[in-house]
Amino acid sequence: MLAETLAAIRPADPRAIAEARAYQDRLTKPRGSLGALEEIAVRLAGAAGATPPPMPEPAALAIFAADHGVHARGVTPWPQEVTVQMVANFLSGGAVANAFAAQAGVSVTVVDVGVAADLPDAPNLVNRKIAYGTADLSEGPAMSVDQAVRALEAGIGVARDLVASGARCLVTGDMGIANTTASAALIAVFAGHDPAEVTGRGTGIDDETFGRKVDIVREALRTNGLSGALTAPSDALRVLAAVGGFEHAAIAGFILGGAAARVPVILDGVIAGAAALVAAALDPAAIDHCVAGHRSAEPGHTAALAHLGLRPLVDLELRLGEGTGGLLAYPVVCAAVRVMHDVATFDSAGVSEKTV
Ligand SMILES: Cc1cc2ncn([C@H]3O[C@H](COP(=O)(O)O)[C@@H](O)[C@H]3O)c2cc1C
Ligand SMILES: O=C(O)c1cccnc1
Repeated sequence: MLAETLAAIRPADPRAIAEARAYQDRLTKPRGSLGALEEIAVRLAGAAGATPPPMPEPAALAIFAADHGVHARGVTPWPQEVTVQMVANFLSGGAVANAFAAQAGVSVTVVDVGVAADLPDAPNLVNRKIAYGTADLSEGPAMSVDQAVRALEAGIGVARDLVASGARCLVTGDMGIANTTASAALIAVFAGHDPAEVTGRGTGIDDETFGRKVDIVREALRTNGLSGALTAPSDALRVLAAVGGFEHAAIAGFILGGAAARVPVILDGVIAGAAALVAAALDPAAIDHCVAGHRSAEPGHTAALAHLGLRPLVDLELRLGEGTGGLLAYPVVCAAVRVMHDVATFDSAGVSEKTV
C-alpha cells in the first residue's frame, strides 16, 4: 500500500501553475495585491493540475493520537494519561480543536495509532493501534521498521477513507504527550540541525527540563547511529522508526495519501512539520500538495518549514497542536481559491487596466 501510494503521487503541474499565475494577473485587482494568497491559489492549481483548482471543500481534520516511551525520561510536565483523556475530550467535542473545527465547518476524526491504553468504541474514533506507545527513543529504536510502515499505512488509509467519503481538503492533527521530543529528533536528522537549535519547550517546561530534553534528543541520535548525513530514501524509514512516534508516521502517511489523491493537505504545527519531513524524504513531490497552515512557536517548526520550502499562512504564537493552526488557516485557503472562481477579469467586468 505504501509503494502503491508513492507510485501514484504526481508533482505539481507546471502548465497549471503558469496558467494560474497568468489568470491571477487578469483578475480585477492590481497584480500581486493578494500577496501570499495568490501563491496559495497558484500552488493548489499546480497540485490539482487544473486552473482554477477545485474549491477545497469540505475539509476533514484527522487527529492521530499515540504515546511515547521517552515520556519516562521526564521531557514533559504532563502525565502520559493526558493523551487518552484528551482523546475522550476530542470525541465529546470539548477540545480547542473541536471549537476551531466547528468555527471552520471541518469534520473531526480521531485515530488511535498507539495510545498506551484501551479506548472504548466510539463514532469518529478509528482504531488503528500499532502498539501501546513507542519504546524510549533514547535507548534504541522507538519502533520497528515494520511498525513504522504499518503506522504510515494507517495514515494513508485514513486519508483514502476521508477522500472516499467526500473530503476535498485534509487537515493534520496530533495528540501525544511527549511528542515534541520525537519531533525535535526527527527535525534534527532530516533538516540537519543540532538538537539545541530545534528542541523547544513543548507544553511549557522549565530551564532544567529543557536542558534534559536537549540532552535526550542528542542521546537518541547517538544511540540510534543517526549523527551522520542521510543518503538514501530507505534511510527515511529507519530514521522514522528510530526516533519517530506512531502519530508522526501516520501523519506522514496521511500526507502521502492526500497527495496521491490530489487532495490538498493543510499542515498544522511542529509535529506535522516533522512528519512532512518524513513524507518529503519518501517522495519530495508529496510536499507540492501541502500548505503550511501556520508557524508554531516551537523553534524546530521554523527549521522544518525552511527545509521544506513552505511559507506558513498564520503566525499567532500557537503551540498547541491537535490541528488548531491548520484549522485557523483553512478559511484563508478557501478564500484564496474562491478568488479564482468568483472574481471577474478586467475583460469580463469592463474595468480599465493600468496605463503606465
Ligand atoms: C491538556 C493538553 C492538551 C493538548 N493538546 C495538544 N497538546 C500537545 O502537547 C503535547 C506535546 O507537548 P509535550 O512534548 O511538551 O508533551 C502533545 O500532546 C500535543 O498534541 C496538548 C497538551 C496538553 C497537556
Ligand atoms: O507546534 C505544535 O503543534 C505544538 C507545540 C507544542 C506542543 N504541542 C504541539
